[in-house]
Amino acid sequence: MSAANATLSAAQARRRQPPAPVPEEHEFGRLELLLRLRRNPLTIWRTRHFREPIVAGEGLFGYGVVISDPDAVRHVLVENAANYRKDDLQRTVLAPGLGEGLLTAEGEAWKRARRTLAPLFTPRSVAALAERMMAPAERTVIRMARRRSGRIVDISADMTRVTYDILAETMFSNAIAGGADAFGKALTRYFETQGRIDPLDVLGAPAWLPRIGRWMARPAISFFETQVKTIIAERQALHAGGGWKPEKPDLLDALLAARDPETGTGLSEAEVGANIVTFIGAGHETTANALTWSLYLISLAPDVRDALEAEIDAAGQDLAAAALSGERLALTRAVLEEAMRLYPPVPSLSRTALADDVAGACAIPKGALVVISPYLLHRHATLWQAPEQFRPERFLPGAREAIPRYAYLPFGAGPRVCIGQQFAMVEAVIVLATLLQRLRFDYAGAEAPTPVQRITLRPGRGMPMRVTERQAGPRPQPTAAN
Ligand code: HEM
Repeated sequence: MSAANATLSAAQARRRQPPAPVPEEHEFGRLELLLRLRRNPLTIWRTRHFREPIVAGEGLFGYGVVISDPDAVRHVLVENAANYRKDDLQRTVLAPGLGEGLLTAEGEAWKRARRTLAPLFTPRSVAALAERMMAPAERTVIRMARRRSGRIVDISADMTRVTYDILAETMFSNAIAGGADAFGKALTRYFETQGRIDPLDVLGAPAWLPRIGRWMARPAISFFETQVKTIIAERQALHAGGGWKPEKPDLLDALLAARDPETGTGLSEAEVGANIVTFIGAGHETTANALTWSLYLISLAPDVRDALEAEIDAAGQDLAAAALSGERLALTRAVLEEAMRLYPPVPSLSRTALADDVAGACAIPKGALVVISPYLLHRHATLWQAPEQFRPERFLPGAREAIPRYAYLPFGAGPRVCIGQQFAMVEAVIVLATLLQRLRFDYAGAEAPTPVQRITLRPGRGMPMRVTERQAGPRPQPTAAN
């Protein structure tokens, strides 16, 4: 692959410029802003947001500061993180489904949960789970390869399914009471209904006023709660009866055994349940979107695809080991990182200031809404060369080190950085390599896909792709579970 700043031919550059909403120059009125927030929050960013390090002013939520200056980002997320809490809007939208899981907890409860859960996601713990990720990835390839070659399918649905299957396998050894499919469908419904920002929340209306989205999500939420309780009760019964002797413990075993290193106490049953739903909620759409956009971007760049196929063919059969090696699948990893730069699965982080502060010479008054948008940061004119172009070379060893730490934030930063980061990267590399070992993906939509923000950043109308089998390369073998 060419170096990070190599020039592309005009035709290559055009092909490598994937779709994004074109930012407007003019300021929006309140109603227009509200409509844009509801339809697609990515469209609220104007040209100045992509050029200026900090944009502050009165907005729909009161006084707001949008920060895209890496030093000020570090100040808010790391150095003075104690002065910022996740904002109420984020909590109202997420909390009903995710309960007091790690993502939505605050204060002492969050600190205790984070200490207790951290050992589940260390590189060593993730390495122990990597092998379990292989079977669901291989099943996906076989399922896709069995369809008529050249058929057009919405691959975003396949990616959602494989990341869900991997969570079901690593979390519960796939022993889900009532069936993995029903659980997965309820989860998708939850995100579709819950993921839209309700105008009532934006206007600060009291919580007892019914929100249509939340009302529609109720069946999905109560379905989760019952299912999760059943799964935990069944596993506890198996532990108690000595009937559970897996070769390697899964995440549910680890959750049940987890102890706070400071106090020695474990998690309550409600906390175990809330964190199961949190891990699935936080970990499956996000990784699925990273994979979906990666496959789309690869289809725009035949030279990248050739190099990827060569790398994967040379990596050997044990893709889990290759993914963990960090070197053998360096380009595969770089493609995923570049896809998450252009389409960060979590496109916006928001916080409320607890006391007056100053970040990057900008005064942040108590109560201000602080928005740090990975989508803006990752496309900021002052931070990237050709920010709108797909150039995975930026993330290859040798070039990656030059990227300022706080200019690239797909997993956030500071104390609330994604706990599942290593898990997600190992999983995504394994799935992408397993798919490309055997299959080819060509975008088949009449128009370019539209990136839309619904908590996560996904293609608005799915991702239609023509899937064909590659001629060379080793083949995953069907197993009884396929
Ligand atoms: C590509 C995949 C993923 C992306 C892009 C991603 C992104 C993020 C981001 C940006 C945050 C910080 C949010 C904030 O500061 O407001 C976060 C937090 C979190 N993520 Fe992920 N995530 C991914 C996968 C996962 C996976 C696989 C899991 C679990 C299995 C997970 C579990 C969590 C949890 C529990 C938190 C809350 C951490 C805390 O507040 O202490 N994520 N994630």
